[in-house]
Amino acid sequence: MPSLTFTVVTVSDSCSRGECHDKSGPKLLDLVEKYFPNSRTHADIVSDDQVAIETCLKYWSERSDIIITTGGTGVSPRDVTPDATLAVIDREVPGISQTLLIKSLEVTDMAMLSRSVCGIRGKTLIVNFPGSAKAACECFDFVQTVFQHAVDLIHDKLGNVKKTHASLHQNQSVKVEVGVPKSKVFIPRSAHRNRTSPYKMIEVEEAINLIRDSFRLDDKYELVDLENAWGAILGENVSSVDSLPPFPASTKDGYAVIAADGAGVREVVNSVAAGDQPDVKILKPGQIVRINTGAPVPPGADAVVQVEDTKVHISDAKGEEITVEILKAPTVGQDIRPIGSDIGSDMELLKTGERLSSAHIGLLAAIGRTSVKIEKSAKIGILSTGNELQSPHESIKPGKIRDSNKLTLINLLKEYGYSSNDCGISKDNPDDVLLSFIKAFRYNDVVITTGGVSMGEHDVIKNVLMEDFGAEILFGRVNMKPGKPTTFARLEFEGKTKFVFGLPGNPVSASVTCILFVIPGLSFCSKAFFSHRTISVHLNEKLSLDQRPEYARATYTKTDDGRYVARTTGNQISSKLNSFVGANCLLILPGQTSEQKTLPKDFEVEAIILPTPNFNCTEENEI
Ligand SMILES: Nc1nc2c(c(=O)[nH]1)N[C@H]1C(S)=C(S)[C@@H](COP(=O)(O)OP(=O)(O)OC[C@H]3O[C@@H](n4cnc5c(N)ncnc54)[C@H](O)[C@@H]3O)O[C@H]1N2
Ligand code: MOO
Ligand SMILES: [Mg+2]
Repeated sequence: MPSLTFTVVTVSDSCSRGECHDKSGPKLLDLVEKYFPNSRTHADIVSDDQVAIETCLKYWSERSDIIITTGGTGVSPRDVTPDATLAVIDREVPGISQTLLIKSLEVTDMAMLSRSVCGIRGKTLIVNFPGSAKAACECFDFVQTVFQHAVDLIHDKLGNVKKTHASLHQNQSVKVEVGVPKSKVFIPRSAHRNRTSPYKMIEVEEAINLIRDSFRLDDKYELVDLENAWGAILGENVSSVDSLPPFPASTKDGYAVIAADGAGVREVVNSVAAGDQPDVKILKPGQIVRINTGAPVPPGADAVVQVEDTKVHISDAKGEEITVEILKAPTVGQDIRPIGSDIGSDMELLKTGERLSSAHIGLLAAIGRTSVKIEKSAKIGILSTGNELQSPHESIKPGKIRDSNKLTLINLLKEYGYSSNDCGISKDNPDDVLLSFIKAFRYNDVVITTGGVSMGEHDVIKNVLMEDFGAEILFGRVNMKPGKPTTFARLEFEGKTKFVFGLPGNPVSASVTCILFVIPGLSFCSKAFFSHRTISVHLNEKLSLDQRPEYARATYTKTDDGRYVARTTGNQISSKLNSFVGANCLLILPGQTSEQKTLPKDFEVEAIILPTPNFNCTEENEI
């Protein structure tokens, strides 16, 4: 493929002022590199100012085949990218902007508020994408298939144009090859579908062991800026290079003196503040220098006397000190931090495997590090699946429900210290699930889906994973309530290993299985293994046992005699999300046997402690 020159222009007041990091520009450049590996790229950032944008577009159109702008396409007063684009283009290409609108409307109704324009200036195609990184990347996916052909046409490259036309005539699926992928999954007629699950039912412990044995990230370490290192596991031993303080520094506001001079009246010969260059003049007996905390102690001085232990003796007409009386005889070294007293040079400071706290990061900053090697944390994507799902902010249509799982899981992961990416909502059909997975795998190592893993003819997650991605389903059914159809799969995507936790759609099942499998699972690729804290609790009520081992939402309290007593939050049906509200533990109840169908009041069971917003994994959760 001939090489194209792309310029990605981020339009944002705050990014252009350097007040925030540009997220969409770099992501778009990644996509350009991925889809057009031979291309040349430029990037620019410009404020939301129409004249500035026009100037920028004119400049880059002399140097690019395609300019992608991101940001400023909306309807707020500062959104002027489309206006600037219209002002500089010779001809509009409405098909591209209309495609962006139609496809984006499938993702969100908010797309109606985008005023994106596409057009040609000279020999350059200019396309406006929205400012959000997610939306901009989606837009890139929607229209990137026509970029090469558009440039060929604009440049009148007849040979290439003919080739594309010929392949379009010969093979109607050319769009499929480079654009929307088609799933291989075949959905059998209703009479021919599975009536028993083909997946072996395994126990929870076995499932956790399978995750532990297989969950590995391809890249073990990554280099991150200090700003983004908090909470990560250090992947290197860190030693200092220089000393801190790099000069003998005063720990008091007062006077640098010669200790041997003792108490008495002294001449103030200089003044030195924090940040001043260390003095070169050597202090002579009888002289002192006014000094501030943190300032370099001048050569010759070997003590600092705090201002409280001094008195002005003579001052000049302007009120400046000429001589000062030292009231207390100082001792050598008094109130001076010697060179390297905080951090010596070549000192071993931090060891690989330590979790980076604010103090670690401060230390790294103090020794001049701007980035640090950390254990790579998995990039986690969350994908909801279901024809019935709408985003919570959309007005609800008949037959639909709001997608509560995505926000629950994103925040549940946060409670355990993990951030995650929203991969949207997929419809329950193989093509849509396939496309959603492709997009999710591009940016994530682990994709957590909810829904579509049970026995319904629209439950296609496992089949898409196996047939379209060649995934190995490590397990597809677990003997537990809730969470029976929980699925865990491993696959290769574009040369990288990806993992999928296919959680059941029922909201409680999704949360319980996330807690039980995903949270420990994520820690298995790190030095910081995590296992849930459990306590023994006494039941406050008689409980009926389910056929399957059950994880029941409950609230435990500590009694005056130091025992923990727990009561379930009521109806435990796996759709009832509010059975989680107020729960602070999950009771681990055994499956029923012919001998034991209930547990009596006061019976002692183990309970997993749940996170609370102020969750501290190591502290006891007392209420
Ligand atoms: N014939 C059988 N049917 C079912 C079985 C079974 O063994 N045989 N298992 C049941 C169990 S147990 C569970 S759990 C569910 C799991 O089903 P899926 O994972 O396939 O999930 P869906 O069918 O897509 O949805 C189930 C339920 O959850 C609601 N849902 C889905 N996603 C969301 C979301 N993002 N936010 C809120 N609610 C969501 C969905 O509307 C359904 O009501 O299967 C049983 N069936
Ligand atoms: O296993 Mo399902 O999660 O009971 O409802
Ligand atoms: Mg289902």
